[in-house]
Amino acid sequence: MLSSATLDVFYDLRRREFQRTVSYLYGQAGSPVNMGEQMFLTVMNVITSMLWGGTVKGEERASLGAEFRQVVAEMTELMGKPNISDFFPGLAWFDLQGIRKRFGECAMKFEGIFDSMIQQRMKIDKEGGNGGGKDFLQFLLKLKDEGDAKTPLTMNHVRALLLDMVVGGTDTTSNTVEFAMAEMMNKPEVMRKAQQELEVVVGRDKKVEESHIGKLPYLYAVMKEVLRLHPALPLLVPHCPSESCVVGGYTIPKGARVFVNVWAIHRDPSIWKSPLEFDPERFLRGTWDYSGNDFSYFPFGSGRRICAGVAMAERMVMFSLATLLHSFDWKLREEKLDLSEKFGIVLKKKMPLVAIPTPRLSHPALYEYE
Ligand code: HEM
Repeated sequence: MLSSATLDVFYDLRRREFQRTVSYLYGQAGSPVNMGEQMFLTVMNVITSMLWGGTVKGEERASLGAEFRQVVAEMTELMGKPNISDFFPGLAWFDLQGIRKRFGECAMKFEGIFDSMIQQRMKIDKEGGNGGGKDFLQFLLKLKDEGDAKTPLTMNHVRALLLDMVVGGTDTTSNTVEFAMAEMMNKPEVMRKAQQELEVVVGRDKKVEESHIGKLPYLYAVMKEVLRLHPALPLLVPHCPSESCVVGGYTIPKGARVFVNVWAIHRDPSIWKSPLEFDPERFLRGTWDYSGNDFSYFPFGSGRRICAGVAMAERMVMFSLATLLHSFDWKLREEKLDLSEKFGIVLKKKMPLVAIPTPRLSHPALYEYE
């Protein structure tokens, strides 16, 4: 469902959302912009329009986006909150911090939004139209109706898949872009090199297209280095063996919750030279990739549960960075840049990156949103 071929079908959608952001930033030229917030909005709009863009439109979509942003933020905050019940399982029933209760409330809100989307899509399909465009929801409902006796897809599966994509794809992608921009602002020579590469490949009289991405090896190395230093899910997602097993000489009992500290592995001095330094060129010299086969570098996890959205994440992070760097020069609002991290299930910047854009393309028309 998130294969390259499917992503190609939805390219126009991503292009439009990014152009909308560029146009907004052009209007903010010379003024401070909260980069994380802008990226979150862009990624959220891309993902929700892929999910049900053909189902809801206009004002309804905008208000739904705002509602979603708030519920996703609450859910990721709750996922990362230390929970006394994890340390004293006997107390779990009391839900002393009210985390389970708040989680339940978020789940209800999501369910309400998804159910109304599903109803609308079913109504459109019944009336014989396609609602003005294809979307994932239409695709999922078709899969559900066609049925597969071995692995049937239920309505609950449809809801869970929608939730996975919204929660799994938004914060991870936008935080990665925010860290990348912050690291490059801290090392202006890296930003200059990335911009020079874009000038050669794209040129100042053109907009960046996704087709340019494969021709930007330096920017690709920047993305890989950011995912090394600031992996969006520093402990991956909790795993749980269905049978007791032995890994590296340690017995992992059935049902145990296992966290893999990829953040620490990515900073291990026995693997990485100057591990705390932001040095994209190490990825031009070395051969690490994030396919999950190399246990010294796996920001998307590994094995059967590897991130389902790797191809989409790659396109969105690369397209965001290329667009931001090619369309604008960036300077900091404050003299000092704070690169510290805030740990949770999702890794965030402790202090938001606030930066000032200056347009750098050759013509104002390149900033227009059609
Ligand atoms: C820079 C961006 C992203 C990073 C760093 C990232 C990283 C990860 C990681 C580490 C996992 C857990 C893998 C494991 O435990 O072995 C995961 C799971 C997942 N990701 Fe991503 N992700 C990103 C973007 C996305 C996007 C854009 C989507 C889809 C729209 C997505 C969908 C998912 C889903 C559905 C899962 C659960 C897979 C499963 O449990 O089978 N992710 N991601």
